[in-house]
Amino acid sequence: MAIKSLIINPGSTSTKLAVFEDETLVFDETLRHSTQELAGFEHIFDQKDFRKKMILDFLSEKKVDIHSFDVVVGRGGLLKPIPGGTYAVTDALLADLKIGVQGEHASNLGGAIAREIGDEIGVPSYIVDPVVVDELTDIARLSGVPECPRVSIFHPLNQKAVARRYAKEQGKKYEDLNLIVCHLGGGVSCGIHDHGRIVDVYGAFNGDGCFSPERANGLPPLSLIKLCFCGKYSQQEVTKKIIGGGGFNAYLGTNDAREIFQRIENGDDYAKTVMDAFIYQLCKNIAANASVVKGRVDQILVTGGIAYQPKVIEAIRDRVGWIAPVTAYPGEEEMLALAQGALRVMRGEEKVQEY
Ligand SMILES: Nc1ncnc2c1ncn2[C@@H]1O[C@H](COP(=O)(O)OP(=O)(O)O)[C@@H](O)[C@H]1O
Ligand SMILES: CCCC(=O)OP(=O)(O)O
Repeated sequence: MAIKSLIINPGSTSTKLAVFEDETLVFDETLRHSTQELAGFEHIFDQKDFRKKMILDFLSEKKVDIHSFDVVVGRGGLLKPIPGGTYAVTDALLADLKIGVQGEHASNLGGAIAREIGDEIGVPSYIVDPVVVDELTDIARLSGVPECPRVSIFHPLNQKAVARRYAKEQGKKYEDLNLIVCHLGGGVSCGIHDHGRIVDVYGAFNGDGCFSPERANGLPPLSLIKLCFCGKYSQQEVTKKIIGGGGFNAYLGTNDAREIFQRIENGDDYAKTVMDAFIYQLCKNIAANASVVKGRVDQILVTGGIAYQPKVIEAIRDRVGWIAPVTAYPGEEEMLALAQGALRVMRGEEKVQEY
């Protein structure tokens, strides 16, 4: 009998869900959330019931009996830094997702919703390769302030899945290649994969990468300090300016890159400047990551929702194609990667990791 899994992947701008029987996709769906729709929630965890209801309503519309699932798998969130792998959603892990030990992000909801549904129907719940997978080298961690080391918070699940897919397509092993992988989603990350390890990353939460649809990055620290102490904003308000309300949202009032491309088509010069700046900053991250492997980059891979836009890929190729060829993998491979992580554990091929 095939193992039937429900996969739940909350991102900053969407909730993706999928149903697999073993490795075979039965169906998937992306439920998108506008900036306005999420604006009423003070904390990310407040969105749990709203997103869970959308998932259950969708399954009910599709006439899927939730009791038919053998396992529920969620995208893992801002836990403590941990090695990659499949983790059971234990009480301790759930507690850290709720607190958000490294901050608030939609992925904190993945494990929580998976656990709730899993408990309701009496099946196990897991997370796989959460956003806090940390393979940084020692020298990559130093920021200049010992209390504030650089961190590894990004899209390891999709970055590794896409990198493995590229390697397979080339008839090579992931562990034999040097790859730069850019994930262009609600958050944006740019990792350098040195023979199968992501040894440095401009992360989606690190503060040092390029801005994204809903986040600021690379802020001059002194102006940030001024903003924090000017007396106008609470800690939560400043955080929201950077995470959630930053990037495209701050400049253009939308997190939807498709809408921005439409505005550019319609002759909006400001929208074009913002998009050009986004690509310019991303390419600077790519070039810096090339230095980590002394220029020996086999390929640059671009993935995530914004990679659907051919003009973005062309612009990246134009700026950094001299480093290595560029291949686009629009969307993400996360849903299958989540299903496979659970299957490996349920088939006894891999041990479940302890958090
Ligand atoms: N076909 C497309 N062309 C251009 N941008 C797209 C397309 N589809 C989605 N996007 C953009 O990709 C971003 C979301 O990417 P996605 O990887 O789905 O993010 P997340 O998982 O973080 O919610 C949004 O800005 C969205 O507008
Ligand atoms: C928390 C890092 C991962 C991330 O930014 O994911 P989204 O792009 O889905 O927001």
